[in-house]
Amino acid sequence: MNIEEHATDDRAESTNRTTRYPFAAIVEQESLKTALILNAINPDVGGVLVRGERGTAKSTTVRALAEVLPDRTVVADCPYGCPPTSPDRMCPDCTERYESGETLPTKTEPMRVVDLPLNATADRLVGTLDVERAVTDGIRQFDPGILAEANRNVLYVDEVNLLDDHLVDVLLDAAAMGENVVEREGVSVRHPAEFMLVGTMNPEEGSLRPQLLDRFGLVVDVAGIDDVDQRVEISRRRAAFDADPEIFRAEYADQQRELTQRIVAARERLPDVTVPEPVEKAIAAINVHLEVDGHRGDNTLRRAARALAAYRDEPVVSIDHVEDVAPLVLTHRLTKLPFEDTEMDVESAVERAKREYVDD
Ligand SMILES: Nc1ncnc2c1ncn2[C@@H]1O[C@H](COP(=O)(O)OP(=O)(O)OP(=O)(O)O)[C@@H](O)[C@H]1O
Repeated sequence: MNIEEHATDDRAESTNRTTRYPFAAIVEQESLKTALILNAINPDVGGVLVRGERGTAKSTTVRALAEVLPDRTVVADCPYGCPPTSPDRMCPDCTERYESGETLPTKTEPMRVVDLPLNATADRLVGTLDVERAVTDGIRQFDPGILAEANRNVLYVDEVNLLDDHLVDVLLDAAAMGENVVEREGVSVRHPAEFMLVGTMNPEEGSLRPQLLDRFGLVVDVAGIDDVDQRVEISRRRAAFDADPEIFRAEYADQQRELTQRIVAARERLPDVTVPEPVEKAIAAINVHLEVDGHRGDNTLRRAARALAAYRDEPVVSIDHVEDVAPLVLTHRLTKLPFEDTEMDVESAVERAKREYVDD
């Protein structure tokens, strides 16, 4: 890529959502799109790590996601965007107001992809607490950070493998608890921090700490596209977008709307999607065959398979759903090295579990 082209890409990435490249215009990369959509349907899937070489639309796709996510309703004057009718997911302030019977003011707003820059300080991430003010005036003055902005949004870390260890620890704590707790000299503030964690990385630039890798519900390995026609299509679309973003976006507006409607419908269907016992057993057996540590693999496989069934408008999870999401859920959880003899790949483990528990 020459310097001029790169500058165009960068400029396009940094512009606001009205001139953003549309999600529906991404060519191929179905696993990446599906992984993001499954998380949008069921946040419990646990986020996505996108690994791959440069220039494979990783960041373009992640940034484009926000626009196809359904709008969210928030408490209008709350810095954390609390959900107005779910007291168990509110900040202490909103909970108090809700429980006192106050009618909370609401507004509807689009979801956002909130960036965690590599050079962010820990204070920028968690927010700053003015301890002096707390001690002298008894007032808890808290300046919310990135985790506050990320609540009920997407938290995006580009080059996540290069993130400072200290920030990784903070991020893991918040992701595990679904809240951010800031404590300074006996004064503490807490607020909800439930976000869809999305990271992108180029494996050539360093690996990811295993604790962080394991936290990502899904991992997608993205490769460049070799098909000549598809490559032509990619550059044609990019040229058309750069020439006139508004016309290009208008061409994809219907597809974008349709996608949002599918996500909304899938979210509504999700609670009713069932998992028959043979499929439950197959999920467990796949994890056993692959010698996956712990039970996070089972849980995530079940959640992702249910989200996929909901997305395809199917009320019952089948082994096909499990098969389709298994590589996203399990590839990064394999403990054995690929050259070890005992290693069974994900595909063979699914086949074996299918024979054992699902086929007649
Ligand atoms: N499958 C695709 N569909 C549409 N556009 C694509 C596709 N693959 C690459 N592109 C285009 O290639 C350019 C590079 O994409 P992007 O910056 O998202 O890559 P990246 O994987 O995030 O790379 P980097 O790690 O260098 O940031 C963008 O202009 C993007 O529009």
